[in-house]
Amino acid sequence: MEQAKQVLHETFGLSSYRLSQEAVIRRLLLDEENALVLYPTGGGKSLTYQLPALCLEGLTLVISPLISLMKDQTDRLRKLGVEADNLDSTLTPEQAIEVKQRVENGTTKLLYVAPERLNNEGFMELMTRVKIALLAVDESHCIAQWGATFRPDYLKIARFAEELDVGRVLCLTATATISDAEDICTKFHIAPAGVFRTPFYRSNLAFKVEVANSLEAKIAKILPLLEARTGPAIIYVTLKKQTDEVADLLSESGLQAWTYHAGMNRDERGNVQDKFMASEKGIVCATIAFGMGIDKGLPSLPPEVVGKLQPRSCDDIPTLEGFARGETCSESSLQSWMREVAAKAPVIEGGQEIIEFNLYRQAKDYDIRPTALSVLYAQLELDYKHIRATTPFYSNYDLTGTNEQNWLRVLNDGTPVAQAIRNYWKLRPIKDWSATLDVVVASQYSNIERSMLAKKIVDWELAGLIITKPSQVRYRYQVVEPLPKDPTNIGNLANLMHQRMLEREDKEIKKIKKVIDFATGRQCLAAALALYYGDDNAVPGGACGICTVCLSGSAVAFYPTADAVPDPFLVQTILEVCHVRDDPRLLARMAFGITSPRLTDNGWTKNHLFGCMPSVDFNALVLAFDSECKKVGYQNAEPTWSPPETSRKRTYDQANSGSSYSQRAQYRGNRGTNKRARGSYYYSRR
Ligand SMILES: Nc1ncnc2c1ncn2[C@@H]1O[C@H](COP(=O)(O)OP(=O)(O)OP(=O)(O)O)[C@@H](O)[C@H]1O
Repeated sequence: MEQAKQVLHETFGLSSYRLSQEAVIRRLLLDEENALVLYPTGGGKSLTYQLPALCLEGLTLVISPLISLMKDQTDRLRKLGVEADNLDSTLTPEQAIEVKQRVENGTTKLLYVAPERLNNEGFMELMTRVKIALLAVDESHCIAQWGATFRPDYLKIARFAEELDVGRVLCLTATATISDAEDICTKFHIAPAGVFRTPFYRSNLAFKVEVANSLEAKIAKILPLLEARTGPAIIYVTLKKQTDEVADLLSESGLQAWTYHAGMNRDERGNVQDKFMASEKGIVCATIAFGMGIDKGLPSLPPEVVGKLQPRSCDDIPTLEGFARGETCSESSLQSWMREVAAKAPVIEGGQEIIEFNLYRQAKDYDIRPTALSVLYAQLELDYKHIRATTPFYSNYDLTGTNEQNWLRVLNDGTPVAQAIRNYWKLRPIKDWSATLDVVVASQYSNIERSMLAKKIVDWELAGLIITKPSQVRYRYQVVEPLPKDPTNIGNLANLMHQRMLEREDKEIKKIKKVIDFATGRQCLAAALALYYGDDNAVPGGACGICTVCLSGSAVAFYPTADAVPDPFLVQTILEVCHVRDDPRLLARMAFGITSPRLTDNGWTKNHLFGCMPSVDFNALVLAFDSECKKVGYQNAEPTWSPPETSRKRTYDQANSGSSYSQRAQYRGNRGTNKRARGSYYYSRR
């Protein structure tokens, strides 16, 4: 701890620890135990792994979800003279090689990677060659919270920590609820003594809740607050497009506001962030993308937090419900997908059985969102242990010579691999010194392994002869335990996975209800919120004295109820426009306004009927469309959509229609449990 103190002063230039930073550092360095740090944004989480990294022998590996955040952190550390690197897709091949060398020879003390990197064989091999003293998992609530932006690879971090026997793990987050925190602690074996949180309650924050019937009404209620503001303000909205809508409405009232969301490019976002940081009374309209990594310091936090509730007939609640339901596909879709996966014949590569898939093709073929598909693959990997993800690869390469002479050198490369590439590439007619190559096709016809072809391309690039642009990523999995082959077991597994999808959806829907309950409850809002985040009895006397409930002495009157019966006319109109009868859930999505690959592909999301019944209970919509589809035996009136080659046998019977929620089938596939005994796919320290 003496050394730690010295590093605190000399490297970080700080005079003392903040919050429980010292206790966290002690737990990692002296107790050698895992820990979870729950500090608010700007609370000083980074120091709790950056400082130990410099005291420990070996590498500190930091898993972080955003490339821009990683880059900020490494830049900041380098300015302090700390050897830090990030390994991500923005690096050139030469830069990546250099980073790997620095990691292997022990120069790098902190390495930042995205969770997807853990699927990369080369990286995993590198990790077996170094000692990982500390694994830091930033934004670790991603392990527990499943949503539209969920990254299934976060689920693989705990397995990684076990297999590589890392010294200690530190999970960090600003937004974990009690149940999220419990989830993280279970996965990483963190004892209660290893959980460090700051008191959630801040007596200077006033929570206000009001009901408004439209966006305009919300703005009207916010305006006086903005006009009277004494510091900067952030207005959070749910959707990207709403940032502009709000900013426009504000400017009509003479207030200038910047917008911020994840759809803007990095420079634009950086620019807004800089302006906001420098401003005294700036206003930002943002999605929750704003705030990650913002370091404006606690004193300048807005002292008032105002929540606006819109009744169900308006946007807010259906939008959130759409987020929760969007990741669930119909069971027939999942069954078809499962049949393709189970039927896939593996190819042998390097002694391993490999199956590969194009997720974007599958998303369209089966009408399952790509994010939902990657969760399904992660479950086949982590829970059912049938497959294990291995390095994804690009099947397409655009090659362009850096100049004529260099292109000639490519053309004159006499090695068999180079000849094979030239035999199967397509020269691009309108562009000089340029060709495009499908490495999968080239490998098939030339009988040369795909990796050899890819390596040759990288060699040319490293020699400066060409620039390459890869595309069409293919996801690859090693077969660990063969997938079921007979239709009953395939069906049971798919059914089980679909049940889990529905359970998760249900959990997300309940969360929305919790938010409404919070905002409309009888309890002091500050106390209720602190309780939700596990900080019991945080507010003295259970009343903050400045929230809506404390001031008015009563709960906010707000009773959002969904319509129980859909409008029969609208149901019929949708059926006329949308000839789908094999998937009632798809029609319900159309009515409610939840996109899916099949709806988007057919242009139905652009139809005015899309989202025409957002105030109707979603399950009532599914039932209404189910009874209509049943009348025609779930047969499509006309071929609006043809199932892919691999799933032509798809049956559109009722059992597969998504209405069989209660048939909880037990999957009885042969699932091995002894992971250590099963071959080379588990990485172990050499
Ligand atoms: N002990 C300390 N004394 C003074 N300043 C500190 C201390 N620890 C951290 N800080 C400063 O607090 C600021 C915020 O720290 P940091 O970026 O680590 O927050 P964070 O909790 O990681 O936030 P985020 O949730 O945004 O990632 C930084 O400027 C950092 O230098």
